[in-house]
Amino acid sequence: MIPAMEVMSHSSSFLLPADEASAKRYALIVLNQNLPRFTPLLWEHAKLRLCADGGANRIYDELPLFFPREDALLIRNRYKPDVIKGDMDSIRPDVLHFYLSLGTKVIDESHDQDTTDLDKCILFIRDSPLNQESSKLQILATGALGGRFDHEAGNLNVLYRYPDTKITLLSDDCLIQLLPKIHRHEIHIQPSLLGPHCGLIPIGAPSAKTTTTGLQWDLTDTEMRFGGLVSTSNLVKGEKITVESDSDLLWTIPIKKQDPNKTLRSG
Ligand SMILES: Nc1ncnc2c1ncn2[C@@H]1O[C@H](COP(=O)(O)OP(=O)(O)OP(=O)(O)O)[C@@H](O)[C@H]1O
Ligand SMILES: Cc1ncc(C[n+]2csc(CCO)c2C)c(N)n1
Repeated sequence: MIPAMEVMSHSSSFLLPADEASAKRYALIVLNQNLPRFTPLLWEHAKLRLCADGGANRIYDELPLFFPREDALLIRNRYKPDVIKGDMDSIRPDVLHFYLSLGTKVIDESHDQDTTDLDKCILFIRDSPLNQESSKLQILATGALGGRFDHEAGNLNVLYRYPDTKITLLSDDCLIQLLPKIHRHEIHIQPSLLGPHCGLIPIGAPSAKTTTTGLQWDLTDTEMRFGGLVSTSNLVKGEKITVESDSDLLWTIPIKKQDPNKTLRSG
């Protein structure tokens, strides 16, 4: 008998205030781009907080700006990364010394010029004792999109390098996740936070057959490939979407800007 394909469930409860989110087991990686407006919320509930090389400059420079009435030094002391890892060509010396003095673990891998700082941080999380087989950490990476296209492509590539790890790439505007072909996928949408537009994109390889439910333009055993059809500017119809495909696909959906006090506040 052919075993039934396991369902993989996706939710964005990490964008909800603490009291509304159920399971929040994730590690946060801050990349070297502008911090999204919901960074303090993600930081406060992360089990592990990493900065990829120059990402540490962003925490140092930009986190105090979220709290204009508070003393910048107090904020920097409160938002201390657990780990700074990378090839260390972008972190400023003053920032490095500041976090070393607070006790942050700094891992200099300048000898490795073949993998990105994001790769290096993902390997740290995978090997961490906090990441247990019975209860794996999801990974959220801020600042992964918008900006230099070579970096964006490198960031997308890590989704394909570690398909067994749930990784969400985030910017201020949207999120991207990989939907591995070995699973059927159930994506749960909080309409107040996400949508309504969305995309299903066969970046790594063409798909001969993809089937979805819950979208305005559902696919039924439909072929998708670059040079042919890729599903962009689709629309989510309800709160649950299902996807099944013979290829790994990227799922992307915008993060809504309105109602910031109600939805994307720390809590
Ligand atoms: N403009 C960008 N767009 C998307 N991701 C970025 C961008 N800049 C940096 N990143 C991400 O942040 C990580 C750390 O950035 P950092 O600037 O320290 O990298 P870097 O290795 O010094 O880059 P490079 O030497 O190519 O300028 C990168 O590995 C990448 O994942
Ligand atoms: C074919 C090839 N292209 C580019 C690089 C350069 N590179 C890739 S990742 C990285 C580290 C960035 O922190 C650097 C410098 C390489 N090694 N091999």
